[in-house]
Amino acid sequence: MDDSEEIAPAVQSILDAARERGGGGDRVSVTPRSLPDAFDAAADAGRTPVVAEIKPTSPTADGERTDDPVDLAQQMVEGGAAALSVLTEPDHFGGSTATLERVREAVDVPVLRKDFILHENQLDVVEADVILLIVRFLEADGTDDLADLLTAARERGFQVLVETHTAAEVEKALDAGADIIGVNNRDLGELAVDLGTFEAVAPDVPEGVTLIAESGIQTADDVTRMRDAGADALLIGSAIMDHDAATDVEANTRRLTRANTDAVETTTTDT
Ligand SMILES: O=C(O)c1ccccc1NCC(=O)[C@H](O)[C@H](O)COP(=O)(O)O
Repeated sequence: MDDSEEIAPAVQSILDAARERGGGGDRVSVTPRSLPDAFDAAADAGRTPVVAEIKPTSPTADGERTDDPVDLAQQMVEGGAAALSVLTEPDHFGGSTATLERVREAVDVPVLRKDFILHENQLDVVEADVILLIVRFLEADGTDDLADLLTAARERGFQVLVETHTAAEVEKALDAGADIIGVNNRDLGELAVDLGTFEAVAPDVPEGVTLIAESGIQTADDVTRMRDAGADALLIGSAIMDHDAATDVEANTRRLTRANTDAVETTTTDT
């Protein structure tokens, strides 16, 4: 992304805040829970692999959930989530690194740190199993190089989800050595969501790369659509958090992890 590119004001504000945010102190060293293994285990158990996202609010959400994030995390795991994503961005998403620490301690599935990391020192803030690098943001002036950041993250033990939105970004992710790629259906330039994005871009991701469809997945039909287009797993926030209605997060998660599977009905959880 060059700085003259059209970008939604909310996203510009997220980027400005990320540029300002400092890094940690001691270098983090993590022994991660494997994300691909967690997806395989969910599929073997007859569930759609879902990364359920704890996102108290966001620039596109109408409300804010104030429930204890650890409570939400446990409900998501009970509902069959293969992994969790925790927003740690404080100013626009109501997240924190303290929340991530508490959540990771409380569950045994892999936990993604969802944040806008632009510099190596921002890796040394909190342990997580997976961190996110967004190709579009790492092309801006004053950010570290994607390949260098990927290496720096792996040296600390993190798995890395490299987020893309276009075929050109997938190529950059692959050139940098990504082995877990997300295709975000949300255009961070305009904040519009289109599930056709994943369908258009997924064929450019080779076999052997773990492929995640991100954003805009609301219904069982959406789950089927993304799986049919080649998603190994789905990253789902809003439809599970349901900011307006504050509905049952466990039921919301179960509805989506049971979609597009031949799972037999169970009376107890089998997560
Ligand atoms: O969610 C937002 O409103 C948002 C706004 C600006 C930049 C990023 C944003 N979201 C980040 C995400 O990647 C999503 O939280 C994630 O993919 C889940 O999406 P959804 O299921 O649509 O909540």
